[in-house]
Amino acid sequence: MAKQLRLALLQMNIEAGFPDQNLAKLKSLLEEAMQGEVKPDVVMFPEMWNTGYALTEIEQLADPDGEATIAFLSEFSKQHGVYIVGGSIAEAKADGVYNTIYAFDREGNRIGDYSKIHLFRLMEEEKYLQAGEKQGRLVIEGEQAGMMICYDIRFPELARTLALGGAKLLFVPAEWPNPRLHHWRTLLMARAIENQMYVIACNRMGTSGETVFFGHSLVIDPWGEIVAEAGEEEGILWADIDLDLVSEVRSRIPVFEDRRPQLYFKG
Ligand SMILES: O=C(O)CCC(=O)C(=O)O
Repeated sequence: MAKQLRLALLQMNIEAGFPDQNLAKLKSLLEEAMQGEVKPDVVMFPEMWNTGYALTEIEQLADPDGEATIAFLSEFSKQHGVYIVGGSIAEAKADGVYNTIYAFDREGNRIGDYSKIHLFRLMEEEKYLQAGEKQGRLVIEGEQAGMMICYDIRFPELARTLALGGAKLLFVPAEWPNPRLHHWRTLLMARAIENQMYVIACNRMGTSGETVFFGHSLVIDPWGEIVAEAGEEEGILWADIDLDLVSEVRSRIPVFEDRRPQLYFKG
């Protein structure tokens, strides 16, 4: 039986340092996503949607243990019978602040979480955030999926490891700014083509200080075709995907059977 999923990516502006305002924006987009005749199977949000990159105040602004976010998202997913890949948020733990995604199934159960493992030095993330120490995996409608965050897409080893572990979908929340639209699109495309998997990437839009975020959330299929791409405006990017295409593409060009791992660098 074909496995189709309807995705809704909430490409939103984020006010750095104003979690209540950002939550209100997220709620209104979530409600909008649920209003149509055909409901999404999965919704996702951008990176650090609660606080933005208010890094100098991040300890005070981050959600303690993610409790308030988890309670809200779990309730929403149960109420609407929808999977949520919950962006990422700034999450305050005893040893510091993490950039963390929580994922939920249609019954509101937490089915995965992932804290960004590659911290982005260009924005001094390593000074304010703790790096996660494990890969992000979840199962959606019986199919394996992986999670990475923003800068992580520059590390093809991580996406390949997730694909080797069975992932057919890769979720990527981001706050990826100008002037690197070319890198964003090319890296996402490459991760999809080389791993023959769906790449589902939700970027923010709007500005934060001098930094401009271009949106361009993307859904790319395992053959590298763009299923849907947003512009720079705020709104919901819709996409319908068919998971059977993953095995079809993997048998068309059997990359995973042709690998020679014994010859590769073991870093
Ligand atoms: O790698 C890049 O160019 C952008 C990464 C980034 O903005 C982030 O990880 O927050």
